[in-house]
Parts: sequence; C-alpha cells; structure tokens
Amino acid sequence: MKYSAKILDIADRGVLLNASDARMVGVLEGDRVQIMNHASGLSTPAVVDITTTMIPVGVIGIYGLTNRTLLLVDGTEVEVWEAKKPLALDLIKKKMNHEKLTKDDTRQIIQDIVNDSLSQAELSAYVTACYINGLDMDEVEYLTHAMVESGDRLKFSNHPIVDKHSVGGVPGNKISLLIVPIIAASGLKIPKTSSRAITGAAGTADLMEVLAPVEFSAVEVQQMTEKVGGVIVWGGATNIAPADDKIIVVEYPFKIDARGQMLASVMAKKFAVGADLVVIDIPVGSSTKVPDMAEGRKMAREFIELGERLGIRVECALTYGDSPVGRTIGPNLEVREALAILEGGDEPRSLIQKSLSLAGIALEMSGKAAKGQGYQMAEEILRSGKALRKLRQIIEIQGGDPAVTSESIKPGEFEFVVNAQNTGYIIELNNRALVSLARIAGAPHDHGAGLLLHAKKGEQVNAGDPIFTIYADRDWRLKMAVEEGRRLMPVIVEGMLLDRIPSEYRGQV
Ligand SMILES: O=P(O)(O)OC[C@H]1O[C@H](OP(=O)(O)O)[C@H](O)[C@@H]1O
Ligand SMILES: O=c1cc[nH]c(=O)[nH]1
Repeated sequence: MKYSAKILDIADRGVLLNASDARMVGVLEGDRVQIMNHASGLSTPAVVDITTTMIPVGVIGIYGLTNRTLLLVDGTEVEVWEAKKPLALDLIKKKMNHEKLTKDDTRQIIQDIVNDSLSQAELSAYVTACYINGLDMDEVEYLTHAMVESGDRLKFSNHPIVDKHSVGGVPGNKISLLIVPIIAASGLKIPKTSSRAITGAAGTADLMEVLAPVEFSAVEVQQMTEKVGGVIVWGGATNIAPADDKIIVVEYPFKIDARGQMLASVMAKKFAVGADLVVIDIPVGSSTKVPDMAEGRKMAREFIELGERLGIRVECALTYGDSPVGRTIGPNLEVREALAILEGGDEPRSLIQKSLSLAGIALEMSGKAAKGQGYQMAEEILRSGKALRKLRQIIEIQGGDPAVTSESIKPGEFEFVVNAQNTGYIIELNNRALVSLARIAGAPHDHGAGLLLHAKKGEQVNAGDPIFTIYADRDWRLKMAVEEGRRLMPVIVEGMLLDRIPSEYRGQV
C-alpha cells in the first residue's frame, strides 16, 4: 500500500499509522512494517505505533532515527507492507532457555540489532538473557566476530597499533585522557574509541566531548590517527562494531554490564581498529564490576584467551577500584583534573600512578621501552610536556580548541557542600552510591554536574570539614541530588550515626 511520509521530530525508531490504515495493512501496535522508498531504493523495517488522531488516513509518520535510514522528506511516497518477524526472536528465546548460541545464531542476532529490526523490548530481552544465563568463550568469540563483521574496520599500513581499554565500574576513571596522549607522543599509533557511560557517571567519550567533537566516521578516525598518532572518539558514531552502542543503551539505565557482552564489546572495538597490542584495565573493588582479585584474574584470563583467538596480544592490569580514581566524578570536573596533571600538576598521585603504570605496560609491550622501564618512559613523556602537546594536537584535529586549559573548564554553577557530622576517618566511599548521586545531579549529559571529593578513603576529617561537593548545571537537579545524598550516604565517616530506628519500628530487619 502507498502512503505519504510525514517526518516526525521524535528521536526514536518506529512509525506512526492511523488506526484504519493499520487495519488495512494488517498490523497491530508493536508489529513491524517494511517501508520502501522506491525513488531512492532505501528500505527498512520499523515497529508500528497507532493513533486515531495524530496522523490522517493515507499518511505514515516516520520517527527521526528510522528516517536516518530512509532519508525521506515530507510528502515522499513510500510503500508499506507487513514485515516478517525478525529471525533473531527465536534465537533470543534459545538463550532464554539456557541453550548455547551458534556462530550463525549470533550473526543473525547482531544483524537484526544493527538493522534496527528489534524493538527496544526485544533487544532488552537479549541483553537480559545473556546477563542472566551468560555466554561461554565460544559464544563470546562468535559475538566479537559478528560485531566486527557488521561494521567498518581500520586498516593501517604501519604496525604495531596499540590500544587500551577499561572495563569500567570505578568512578572518576579519566585515565584515557592521560594514557592516549602519552602513547601517541611516544610515536606509537592509538586509535582510541570509547563508549559513553555504561554503569558510571561519565564514560571516556563523555569526557572527551568536553574538549572536542567525538563523532567521526571510521575513515576519519584512521586519517586523524595517521596524522597525529591518536584520537579519542565515541565508538557509537563510527560504525565500528555498530551493535555495541545499541546494546550499551539498554544496559545504561540498569547500570549493568553483561560479562560476555562486555568482553565482546571491548575486544570487537580493538579488533576492528586493527590493534595488535592491548592493555586492559580491570578495576577491582567491592562496589565495582569485579568484586575481588580472584574474579579479576579470571576476567584477565578471559580477555587474554579471547585476544589469542583474535590474534591480539593482551595484557591486563588489575587496578584498585574500591573507591573513585582521583577526586572528581563527572565530565567537566574529571577533564579539569586530568588536564591539570598534563599541565604539570602532581596531584592526585593515585591517578598519575595508575595512568603511568598502564601507559608503561603498553610502551613495554610495543618494545618502545625496555622491560621494567615503561613507567619511567611514560613519566618522562608526561613531565616533559610532550603529552600535553599531543593532547592539544588531538583536540585540534577533532575540532576542539587546542588552547584550552584546566582553569577554563568550570564545574556546574549550582553547588552544595556536604560536611562531616563528626570527627573520624573516611571508611567508605561507595562507588555505586557516588555514581547514582552524580547521575541525579545531571552527569553525564550536563557536563558541569558531578562530585568533588575533598577527602578520600582513610583520610581523617574533623566535624564540620567538607567531605564532598555536589555540582549541577540546574538548581532542581542539585536539590534532588542533595535529598538523594541523605538517603544514599555515599561517604561514611567512622563513628557516624547511620540511621535511627525508633522503638515502635515494625519494619523488616
Ligand atoms: O561507565 P562504566 O561502566 O564505568 O565504564 C565505561 C567506560 O569504560 C571504558 O573506558 P575507556 O574507553 O577504556 O577509557 C568505556 O569506553 C567507557 O568509557
Ligand atoms: O567498552 C566497554 C567497556 C565496558 N563495558 C562494555 O560493555 N564496553
């Protein structure tokens, strides 16, 4: 049947049909139609919403993200018919029933994800089934290959290509902003693609966006890396492993990171950019993705094994993750902290040490530094100002202002200081609670939102001393964060009254 397209400014996938047209096509709410633009030859399936008033008979409303595939303008004639159910649905059910997915099953699922053939509910079912039932190493390998094959790949003529990736889970982990320019300044190539926040309050792509645009095609990533040695871009915009970001969008609200998908997500990005040598940061701590060292070693073995299957040499660094890295959480605050180090600052030591350790491992793996000399070489590159100059080149080539300084990056204009109620030592900084608080304050979308920690774990505070400041770009978000902070209690000072249970309390204990 033929319809006239009306482009709807809705940042979602799908189409809107008048109820009587839906009956004519033979679809119900949530079913799929295939839309064909005969003039351009472009076609896509889309999930149907139904209205009785918003779209007249003979017109089909096309949502913004679906129109990215169809490239229609208002009034274009399109053909619409009931689409077949995506093949992935039966395969997702297989995973729900604890069965192993084959290479072909996985390829089909990824193809349907990349083609936007699955609704958000169906995609969530896939992520949930994998999260609960897990993937074995064969399934992880199939997933990695399927993710790579469905997107673009970089092909550098000079090797080695070095890369680093963190599994995340620890807030304030701004180390890529230091490591990438150190590696690139050493003369190696590091085409770094990053995700936005998954379980955290600011992913590396969110951080870099404070300094420069992060959305580039794979070709542009390759060209920029050839020119200046490195980039820091958002993987979701590159069409490198394009299923990755669609899966992450589903994980973000739940703050989950399904293990098998995480391994594939990280290594697919490394494989697709042609990396030969990869350092993986595995933060270990009670409120991270990896609760203890034994689990960290297990994950490290999985990364190394997956690397072997892909022909990539992987080394893993188990890092301290019991509390945030450095003193800041949230885009502007984290970027300011990282830039201050590149400008010559020597605080916070823990952030500097972590960044130099990982950069040092990469330098040793590549042979740039002799065994045991990587840390020193990374430190020399940092202290000489070469890393800062390199970051400025990266910022410039990505279209940002290379003259940016740490001082010019400001936290949100609304702030609230949380003071210690009693004297004692900080005995807990709860990562998950700190992330929740930073997200409620607006991070990562509001770049000024976040937290500044005045005291870290083990430090002593006196009653009345500031322990952390909440920043927000909007006052109502600050109010919400302050209220939530009272409930979440992300920072515990030894001796603090945690709660008061009245004698008439009858709740669950
Ligand atoms: O939000 P959570 O789950 O903490 O971590 C996700 C972050 O970890 C990785 O960092 P990088 O790209 O290696 O710097 C991802 O790319 C992403 O930015
Ligand atoms: O890039 C990343 C990092 C952590 N977890 C993922 O799923 N992807």
